[in-house]
Amino acid sequence: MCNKDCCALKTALQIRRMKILIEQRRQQEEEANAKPKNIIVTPESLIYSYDDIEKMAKLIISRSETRPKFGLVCGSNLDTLTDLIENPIVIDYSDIPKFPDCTIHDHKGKLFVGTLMGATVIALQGRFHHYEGNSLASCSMPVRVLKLCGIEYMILTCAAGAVNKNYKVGDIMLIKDHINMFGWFGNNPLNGPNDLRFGDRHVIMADAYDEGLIEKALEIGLEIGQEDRMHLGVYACLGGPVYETATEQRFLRSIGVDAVGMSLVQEVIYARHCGLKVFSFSLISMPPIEQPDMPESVRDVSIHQGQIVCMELLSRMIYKIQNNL
Ligand SMILES: O=P(O)(O)O[C@H]1O[C@H](CO)[C@@H](O)[C@H]1O
Ligand code: HPA
Repeated sequence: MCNKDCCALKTALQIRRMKILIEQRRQQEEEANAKPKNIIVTPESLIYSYDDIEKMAKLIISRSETRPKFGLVCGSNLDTLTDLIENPIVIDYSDIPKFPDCTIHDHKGKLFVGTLMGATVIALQGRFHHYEGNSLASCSMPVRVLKLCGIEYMILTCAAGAVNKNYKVGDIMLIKDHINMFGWFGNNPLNGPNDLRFGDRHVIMADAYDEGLIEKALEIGLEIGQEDRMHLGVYACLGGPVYETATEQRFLRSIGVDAVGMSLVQEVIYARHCGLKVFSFSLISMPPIEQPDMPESVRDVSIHQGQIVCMELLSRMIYKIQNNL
């Protein structure tokens, strides 16, 4: 156990680290927010009707010659995953009727349709967060669009802060389960009337993250010699945009959380509601409070190394699934 002074020092280091990152992002946000944004804020599940979703899906698949099998959401620091897609057709979110705009750094608001390891993939370079002003149903709406495009597998990625003290920046956490803080307080993208064309009223979440897919990912970790960098862990979704306090981090650890973020679980809920197989991973972008502070340049290098491993993981996953390996 650390003494009071030691805890205060860790908190100060954590705050300094956050301040540097926030300052770096400010300029990019200012540029991104210079133009007005289309944010839709209305009560949960009635915002997008089945017809709305169907129209969006038809527009997207009209651009693809083959039926897509995989959907991908690129998290913060992971927009480069779309570099893997061959000959992509790129659609701006603003060209899809009723799609909100992205307002944060790294979320470019572009949808890619193309081929990855021989499979047709639709990738979203940019997700919607609740703290941007989107309802949870708007945040997860793209998952339903991809379902109606015909995908079978939903691959969800995100950046996360480590809570487990054995994790380092640049590590990858394969998500085996989550804690949905929004849900604890009655906020769920499925609140409101249930449309049975998407799925049943109640959804089992105990098996949300497909075990077979996790096993494949662990195999890949061994194949590429990155097993030490890959962990199997529990993700907690907090509301953001604030980062968690040191006490919140300790609390999260005490209830079994390994990494924390501000997204993803609402997308997993929609994906499971409509019967998609889910595979998710986080790129660890913030160290746990127990670890010493690191210069930004070192952090950036570690994140970059993690990005490369994520790209390798994604392409090998798709190859294995596509070829029943
Ligand atoms: O979850 P993604 O979209 O990867 O983004 C994560 O990174 C941002 C904070 O740096 C938050 O939006 C958090 O949720
Ligand atoms: N905390 C919460 N969400 C995050 C973090 C973090 O440290 N990093 C990326 N998303």
